[in-house]
Parts: sequence; C-alpha cells; structure tokens
Amino acid sequence: MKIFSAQQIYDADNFTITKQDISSDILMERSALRIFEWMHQRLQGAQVKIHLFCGIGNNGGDGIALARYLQENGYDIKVYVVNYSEKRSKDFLINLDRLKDRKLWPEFLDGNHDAPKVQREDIVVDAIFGIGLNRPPAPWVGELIGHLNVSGAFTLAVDIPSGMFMERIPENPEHVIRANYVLSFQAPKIPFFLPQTGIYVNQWELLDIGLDAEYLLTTQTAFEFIGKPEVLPMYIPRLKFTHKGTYGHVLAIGGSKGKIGAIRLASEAALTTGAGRVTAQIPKCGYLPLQTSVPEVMVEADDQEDFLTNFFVSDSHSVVCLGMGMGQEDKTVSAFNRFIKQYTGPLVIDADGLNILAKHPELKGHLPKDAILTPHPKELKRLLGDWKDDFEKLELVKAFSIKYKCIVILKGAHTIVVQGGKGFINSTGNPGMATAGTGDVLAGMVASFLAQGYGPLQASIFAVYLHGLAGDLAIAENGYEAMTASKLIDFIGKSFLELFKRPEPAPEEQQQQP
Ligand SMILES: NC(=O)C1=CN([C@@H]2O[C@H](COP(=O)(O)OP(=O)(O)OC[C@H]3O[C@@H](n4cnc5c(N)ncnc54)[C@H](OP(=O)(O)O)[C@@H]3O)[C@@H](O)[C@H]2O)[C@@H](O)CC1
Ligand SMILES: [K+]
Repeated sequence: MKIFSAQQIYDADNFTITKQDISSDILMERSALRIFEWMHQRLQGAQVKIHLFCGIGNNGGDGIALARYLQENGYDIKVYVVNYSEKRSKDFLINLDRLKDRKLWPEFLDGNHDAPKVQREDIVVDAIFGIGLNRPPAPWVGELIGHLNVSGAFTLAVDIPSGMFMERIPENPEHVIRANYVLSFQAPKIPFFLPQTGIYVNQWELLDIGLDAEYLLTTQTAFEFIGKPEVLPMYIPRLKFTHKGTYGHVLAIGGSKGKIGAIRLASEAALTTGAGRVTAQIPKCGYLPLQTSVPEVMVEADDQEDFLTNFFVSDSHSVVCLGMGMGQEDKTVSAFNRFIKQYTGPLVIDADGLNILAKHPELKGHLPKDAILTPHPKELKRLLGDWKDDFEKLELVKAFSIKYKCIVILKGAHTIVVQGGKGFINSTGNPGMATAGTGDVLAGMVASFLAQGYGPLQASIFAVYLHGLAGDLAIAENGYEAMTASKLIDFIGKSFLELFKRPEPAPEEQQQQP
C-alpha cells in the first residue's frame, strides 16, 4: 500500500475534485460521514459525552461536519473551535454555517480562558490540525493538547494526531495528541511508523473517502506499507520435480567463542525458510556444538579455536550470509578484507560484518551490487554517523543505499527495507521480538530467500514480513516476555501457512453454508 506525502494527498484531492466534478466540501462530507459511521457502529447511540475539538482548516471542517452527523443521531456532543488563526478554510466555514443552521453554537477557544473540563469517561474527537500543520502550535494550543492528553479520555484523532508533522518531529513532545485511535483518510501517513513519532499513535485505521483510483494507482511514492497483499505475489512455489540443489546453498560465516549460537540461529533459520543446503563456517570451538544441535547444517571449522581467520567461498555456494556473532579480531578483519575485495555474488551482511565496515569505511566501495545490510539502530549509527531525527535518518539511509547500490534493512518496530530512494515499511512483528538473536534469524531468512532465487529486494521484503509474522504467531502461544529467537524459528513454518490462509467467513456467510 502506498504512503503518500502531504503534497501528494493535496494533489489527489484536486485530481478527484476535477475528475469526479464535485466541490471540495463533498470530500469533507464523505470524510465526516465515514468517521460518523465508524463511531456509530461502535457506540450504537450510547450517551457518552463527546467533545469535538476543531481547528479552523479542513481538519477542523471534518470535525464540524462530523458534529452535525452526531447531533442528528442524538449523541451528546460539545463542539469547540480552537481559534488559532483568522485564516479559516472555505469548507470549514461552509460546515460551520450548516451547524449554526441547526442551532448548534460551538464554543470558541482562544487561549484567554481555562481549558474545557474533560472527564476520563468522555470521548475526545481531535480535529485541531491535520496534515496542514507547518509550524509548532502556539503555546496555548499546545497546552490545550497537553490538557486533553492528561484527561485520560478516549481520544479519536481525525486523519493524524494534532501536533504531528508529516515531515519532521515535533519540537515539544507534550504538544502532540496521544491518540488512542487514528482514523486516517485513504492512506497511512509516514510518521505513524517512525520511533520518534509513532508513539503518538496507539492504533490506526484507514477510511476510504473515494479519492481517485487512477491517481492513487499511478502516483509513485517514496514509501510503501507492506502487508499480505504485497508479499503474496512474491511467493515462488516449490515444484514437484525439484531437489535440494534447486533451492540454493547458503554459506553462513560467523561465530566466535561464546557466540556460536548466533550462527546456529542464522543457519537454522535459513534451512527452515527453505534453503536447499546450509554450510556454516565457524571457529573450531563451535564444531561439535553446531554439528550436534543442528544436524542438517554442514560445518566447516577454521584452524583457529576461538575466531575466524579465513573465509572459503566456492562456486557451490549461492549466497554468503556473514557477520553473526563473528567478533572483530584482527585476523577476522583481515579475512573480511580479502573476502569483500574479491566476492561479487549475493551477500547478506549482519552484526560484526557491519561493525567492520563501519571501522573500515574504505571497504564500503567493495560491496557487491545489491548487497543486503541488516543493521539495528546502533550498528546503523556506527555505519552512517549520527542523525538529527528519524526523518533525517531515512534520508541518510536512502543516500547510502544509492551511493553503494545496496539494500539496507533498517531493523525496528516497523522494519524498513530501503533500496535506492524508496522505503518499504513492514507491518508485522511485536515487542516480544526485542530479544537476543532475532536479528540472526532475520539474516538467515533473507539469505535463504536469495538462495531460492528471489530477487534481492523481494528476498528482503519477504523475509522481513515473514520474520515478523512468525513473531506474531509465536507470541500468541508464548506471550511477549518468554519469546526467544529459537522459538521464533519454530514458527517460520506456520507463518508460511498463515500466508495462504483464507480469511474466516463473516458470520452471515457461515449461516448460509449448507
Ligand atoms: N484528501 C484528503 O485526505 C482530505 C483531507 N481532508 C482534511 O483536510 C486536512 C488538511 O487540511 P488543511 O490543509 O486545511 O490543514 P489543517 O491541518 O486543517 O491546518 C489548517 C491550517 O492551519 C495553518 N497552520 C499550520 N500550522 C499552524 C500552526 N502551528 N498554528 C496555526 N496555524 C497553522 C495552515 O495554514 P497557513 O496558516 O500556513 O496558511 C493550515 O492550512 C486533512 O488532514 C484532512 O483532515 C478532508 O477534509 C478532505 C479530503
Ligand atoms: K487531527
């Protein structure tokens, strides 16, 4: 699913208005009606107090139009206009007049009075600012937002939480609505997915307001949101007359004394994701433990006891997956140096592979085309240097990906796969996965898909999605805290099955079945 910029949404608006030959207030009417339907379905006329805080732009207009629907259907509402500017939008004014025609007079707030009382058991509709916010709110508006946040009332944000920018982080974190639920129009917004701004969104849902399908389909976006509909078509079925050679050979290089587990996890994940064969190259100390813990993995031991001193890559290996638990001994660094200068095939670099690259920036130029790097935030910082905020981080990663023609998998709550100027934001996964070794599992999964013939971008996106899905299935049985990387591997198979599950039929469909 595409993630549009604010400008693209405004363009979609205009395109739709022209093509459908409608006035702009029709779009506002649709937006308000969709929100009303959403609320009405859940509230069923319940007499809970609903406070609507409306700005003076189109986001505010949505709120004012919504108030009309709520009033017509007997809800107990109170409408406030947060009067932060004289520049009221045309459609806001149209809807304000419609409200007044119904003898409903909002209370105008201008910062000269105490903020209205809101009880914990009330509902707040936040329609103060939408995607048009372009500077920090005035202090009194920010304080009003803070006041609503501490009220404890259930807060439903229209389009985006007020105070959230589309392209940068807020100056004052207290001056952003902390939304229990965001009803966003047509497409999700990029700040929902970044660590510094996603914290303001508990849950979000999309409402279809009928923006023009041609515009939505043909417009290129800088980001996409990856769910099941995006990954399913990537799947390459396994065929009957095939053998293990068909599904590639992953060479996993890494491990050091005390960290043989990392290579075990990556190797086992690669096999479990479908690679035909996996060979692990590890220091001698890991030979027995690895052979006995995963008998399917072939093991080649280094002459050195505790760390790697040589990498042996042959034509039989289709993919190299490198760095998990590897350490950064001088001789390991030298081996990496020799390897990266001559290897040109498919490559996944994780953990200490990334740390070595960070310490020896001259080696970055030797990365083979479409190498896949899987840094967590600290590794990324070592690789790229510091950044001002999450938005700048994304720009730095994009520039890095373009310069070195590589793919960066930016691990986090919403892992983002970046290739060139584009980012693919993952939808699966959960906080239970913030535990040692889950990154090693991911590296093995990416390598496995590469070995099976998936393109580098597809392998990255598919592995990230499935890794998160396995995590989601695993916590359903284990809970967050008891989640371990080994358990995650146990759920890779189920996550493939989940991909092909058909949705449960709705209750009425079930009844119709014979
Ligand atoms: N296609 C869709 O998705 C549809 C979207 N719709 C809705 O429209 C919303 C976007 O509406 P919007 O453009 O009028 O902007 P909104 O956020 O209401 O702000 C209002 C104005 O405030 C100003 N301003 C900015 N920062 C400020 C500040 N700190 N302090 C004071 N003023 C500030 C700035 O104007 P400026 O003063 O800069 O000229 C800005 O224009 C969108 O989120 C959705 O809810 C639907 O109605 C129809 C279909
Ligand atoms: K809002």
